[in-house]
Amino acid sequence: MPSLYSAAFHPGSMMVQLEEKVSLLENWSDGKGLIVHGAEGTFCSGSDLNAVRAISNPQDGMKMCMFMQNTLTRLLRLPLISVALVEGKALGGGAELTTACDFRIMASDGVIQFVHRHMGLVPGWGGAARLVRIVGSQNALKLLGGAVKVDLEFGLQIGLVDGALEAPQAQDSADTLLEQAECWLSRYTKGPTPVIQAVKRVVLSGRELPLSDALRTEKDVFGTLWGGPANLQALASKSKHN
Ligand SMILES: CCCC(=O)SCCNC(=O)CCNC(=O)[C@H](O)C(C)(C)COP(=O)(O)OP(=O)(O)OC[C@H]1O[C@@H](n2cnc3c(N)ncnc32)[C@H](O)[C@@H]1OP(=O)(O)O
Repeated sequence: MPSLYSAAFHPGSMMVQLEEKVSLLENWSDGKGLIVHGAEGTFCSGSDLNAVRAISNPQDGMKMCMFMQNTLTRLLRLPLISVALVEGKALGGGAELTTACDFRIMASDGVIQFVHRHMGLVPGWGGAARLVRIVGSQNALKLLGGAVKVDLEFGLQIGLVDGALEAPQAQDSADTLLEQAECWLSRYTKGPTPVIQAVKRVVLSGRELPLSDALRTEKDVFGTLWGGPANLQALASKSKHN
């Protein structure tokens, strides 16, 4: 599974690189899963503050906002089951990035913090809209209004975090955490690619579309699998689900 290097975004470089990775992944027809992780013990500390200072006028701010909304929306809509591996800090735009993945799993030192209020901002990369859908509006209000530090225990409690990673024993902690993340994700990506991609599609449409449209999509996706190779193979074998 490809991973995404991400320590601090630099508008014009890291943001463009992220968009390029998303474009590549949109064309990955055999893909089932994606792990997004950082480097050197940090998930992502948000926008590059030096670059942000240089574009602190409204026009450039809107351009950056729309560019990142578009990129992160496309990331969330990839036909892959994605997980953000949060080791260390995910701050500001980095916190928003975690919400553009289907799941978030966290190491014991992980922190997700929407620090936007401290910066005189609100999320602009779609992070607020996605956060409300993940933890509900009450919790989202608390996390954004209070710029609350979400650690592993609190994250699990409010449903922002889906799984915990064990503290690494070995020297090479990054690999150990990545292996754990692969293992965690593999329980949701086992099986033929068309089936896993179909799972993602029906969940995505259920989350994003009005019910009648989501039902139509579900019917269409069901139709692509019914009588297909995976379905026929399962029917031919005497399956038991215990
Ligand atoms: C619409 C988007 C909204 C946003 O994303 S706004 C940006 C939100 N992020 C921040 O405010 C991050 C502020 N930085 C911090 O809190 C800390 O640097 C951080 C990430 C916890 C790391 O702390 P430490 O481990 O103590 O390390 P440190 O502070 O010495 O940092 C190491 C070097 O990295 C730099 N850095 C970290 N995050 C950055 C960022 N986002 N943009 C630009 N530079 C950043 C930091 O300035 C320091 O550089 P240097 O070694 O002093 O040259």
